[in-house]
Amino acid sequence: MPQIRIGTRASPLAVWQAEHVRDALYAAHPGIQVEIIRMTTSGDILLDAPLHSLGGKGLFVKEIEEALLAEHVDVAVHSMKDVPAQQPEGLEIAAIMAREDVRDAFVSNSVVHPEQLKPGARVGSSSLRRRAQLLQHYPHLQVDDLRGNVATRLRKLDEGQYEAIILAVAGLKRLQLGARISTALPVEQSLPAVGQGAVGIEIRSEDTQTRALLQALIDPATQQCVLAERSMNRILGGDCRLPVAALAEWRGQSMYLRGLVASPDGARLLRAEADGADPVVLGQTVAEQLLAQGAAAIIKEIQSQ
Ligand SMILES: NCc1[nH]cc(CCC(=O)O)c1CC(=O)O
Repeated sequence: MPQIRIGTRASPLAVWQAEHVRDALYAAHPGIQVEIIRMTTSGDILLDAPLHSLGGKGLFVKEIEEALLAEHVDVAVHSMKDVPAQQPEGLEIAAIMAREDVRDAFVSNSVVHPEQLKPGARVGSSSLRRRAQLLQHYPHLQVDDLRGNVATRLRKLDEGQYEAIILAVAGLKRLQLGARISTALPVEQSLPAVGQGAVGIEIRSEDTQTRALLQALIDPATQQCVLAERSMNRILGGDCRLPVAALAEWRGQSMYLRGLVASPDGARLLRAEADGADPVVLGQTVAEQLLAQGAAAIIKEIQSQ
């Protein structure tokens, strides 16, 4: 009987994702043995520093990838949003599963919608992408850093440190916290992160046996969309500290990809869109449109900070 060891971060959302993969493996391959190995990463330990000053989200992923390369585990389960554009030598994303709701959630205990917040109200988010888009629509708000796992962020809101916070709808729903969502922000207002809402499974490239077992877990529609978003991101520099957003969706036989690059203060917001059936070409097309509008200068400015 095949046996698979799943490596995951120890946060409740990461463990939910690992169990989701385990359950899908059980369903697809009756009799398979699956073990979940939880790891605490330095990204989880250094929860007080702003994420974008710590080398970004790659931090959460890197140590699990090391365990994968060392063959301590056979697969690593990630939120695709946290996976850098390029995998290390010898590793690859072998499967992307069906996507949850892609939107960002506005969560508040005092108001239902961001437009109801008073000037200067504090909104918590460490994401430059969320900050820039929120400030573009609601320039009267103040966006402050907010770190920690989903439960920690909600606790900081409940303690009154913020009037509202922004989180992913997907994470809240997966943790049965959907009732905390005040408003799911339309993607026209808050275009999601590349890969948001999708769970991805990484393997060693040479591990053909595990790759074959994971075939059954692939959701082809989601996988193509996330590939298109990641193709755009790779050309733009692929650094998760950047305020870059993208969303690909199927419209009939082709995908429709929207992309965005923002300056962190929300003053400049570049947008592009295209449709096509080849995810790599589609990502390139939208990235080139953003570059033609001056995206490189914004990206360079942020990287030099
Ligand atoms: N950066 C943390 C992270 N990584 C993935 C999710 C949510 C679930 C997802 O998008 O798949 C979250 C939390 C959040 O942004 O609220």
